[in-house]
Amino acid sequence: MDVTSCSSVLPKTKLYGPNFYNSDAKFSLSHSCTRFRTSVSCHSSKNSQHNSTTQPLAMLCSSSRDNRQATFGESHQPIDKRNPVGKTFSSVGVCEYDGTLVESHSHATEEKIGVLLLNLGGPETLNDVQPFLYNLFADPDIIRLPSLFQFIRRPLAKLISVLRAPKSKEGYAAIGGGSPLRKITDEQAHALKMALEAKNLHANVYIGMRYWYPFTEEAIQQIKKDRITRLVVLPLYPQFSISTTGSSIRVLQSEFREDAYLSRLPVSIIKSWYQREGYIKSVADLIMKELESFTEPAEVRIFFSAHGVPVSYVEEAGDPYKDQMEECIYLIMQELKARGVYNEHTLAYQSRVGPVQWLKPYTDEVIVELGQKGVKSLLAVPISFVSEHIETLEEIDMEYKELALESGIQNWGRVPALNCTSSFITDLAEAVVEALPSARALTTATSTSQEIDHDPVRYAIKLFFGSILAFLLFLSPKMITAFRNHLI
Ligand SMILES: C=CC1=C(C)c2cc3[nH]c(cc4nc(cc5[nH]c(cc1n2)c(C)c5CCC(=O)O)C(CCC(=O)O)=C4C)c(C)c3C=C
Ligand SMILES: [Fe+2]
Repeated sequence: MDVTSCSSVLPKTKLYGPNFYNSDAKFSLSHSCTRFRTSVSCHSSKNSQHNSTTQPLAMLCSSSRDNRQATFGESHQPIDKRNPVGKTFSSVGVCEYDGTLVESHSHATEEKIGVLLLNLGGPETLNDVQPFLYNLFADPDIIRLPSLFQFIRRPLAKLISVLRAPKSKEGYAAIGGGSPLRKITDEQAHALKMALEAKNLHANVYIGMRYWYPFTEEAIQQIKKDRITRLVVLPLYPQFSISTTGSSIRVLQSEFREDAYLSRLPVSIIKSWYQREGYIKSVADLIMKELESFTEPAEVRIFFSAHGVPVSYVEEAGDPYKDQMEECIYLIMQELKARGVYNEHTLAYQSRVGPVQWLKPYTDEVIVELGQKGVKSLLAVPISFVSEHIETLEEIDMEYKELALESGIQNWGRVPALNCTSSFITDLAEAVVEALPSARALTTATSTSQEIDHDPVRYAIKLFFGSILAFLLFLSPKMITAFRNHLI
């Protein structure tokens, strides 16, 4: 079995440097395809710009298992009781893939393909909201604390989740008492499995959620139990962000590096896929359809609203999210122009949380400005996520719509999320087929700045100064006001 030498090992102090995100770890498809004896053709896109960015699992880890308040069972208890079927969409045990064989050392092994869909997860009931928020805020990729402050991560997550829960619960109550994310992701997984079968690729499709059931760790245990021999990891986020795909990959890495079987499993990660032709065309189709519902379609401002991230992610940590978002919007607008649609457009960022600066312009502020400028028709396009969720159903459909109407905008529309749109699912299936040949096994892990300090003196010094700083932070009037203003 191949072991990929990984060039993506990160510097200890800067976990997310631009080198990691910009490193082009694509493998030559033609080379990789020769490793298969298979009738599945390896598609390379006509236009390389439209390929997904794939990469074998890179090596940076910090254990995220402990960061969790809600238990998801012992590591060898793969199926969540609430989901007896689990998150595997499998109709066949062994993946035939049209007689595919892959050479493993000196003997040939039957290939068993797995596709792991990564997603955020959402609370299914109002009682789930606070523990879900705890999991989210305990994630080192969501709240990035200096190493000195790591020990306050869990109490801080507890505090923020308790303070935030009432506001979040109101939102979830307004959309029916829970997130639709699990149901939609289940449907997408099923549709993807069918689309792969239509391409004669029989694969088990797994769902791994980052902050709620079915957790990524459970999916990984199921993959291991099923003895998958080749895995494609497909995050359901078109654009890469440290806070989404990056965070889920971190979980994968920490699970994989500790396990002999998993660390040898050939894996291909599709890090981002916002530039795929099939995706761009599917979004353009939905926009065109929605424009037709306005009386004067050409006068409508197309308003892309992306989920924000703190500015520091982009400017300090090298998150490519903003660049990818802008390129994505550019490609969609080019596609619309090619179809004779020349509407004005705007990109803004929504859903900011907490006292720090987030990517600008902010959606709510831009809506007010556009109203003041005399824009009368607005079509909102949620762009960072491919399923309906709280931020489309509550924030956009309720809060922003109300704000727009108050601001003088008379005609409001919203493009639905892609969900199971067939052209989109077919494109995801193509992305999986393209990624398969570049699967590579994990190499050994390196330590990171997040790892436990084994030197007791250094640890004691850090603890001492960290406690003083944490104490000052909690008592600072600025911090208290910030919590009150932004979380509750
Ligand atoms: C690409 C999409 C997303 C990015 C980037 C992202 C970053 C990010 N989010 C928070 C805080 C919260 N996110 C919440 C819900 C939520 N976030 C996304 C997507 C992205 N987040 C989705 C799809 C959802 C909804 C899930 C659902 O239940 O439907 C929440 C909880 C809801 C709320 O209280 O508003 C929080 C909190 C941060 C801090 C962050 C980047 C650092
Ligand atoms: Fe979010």
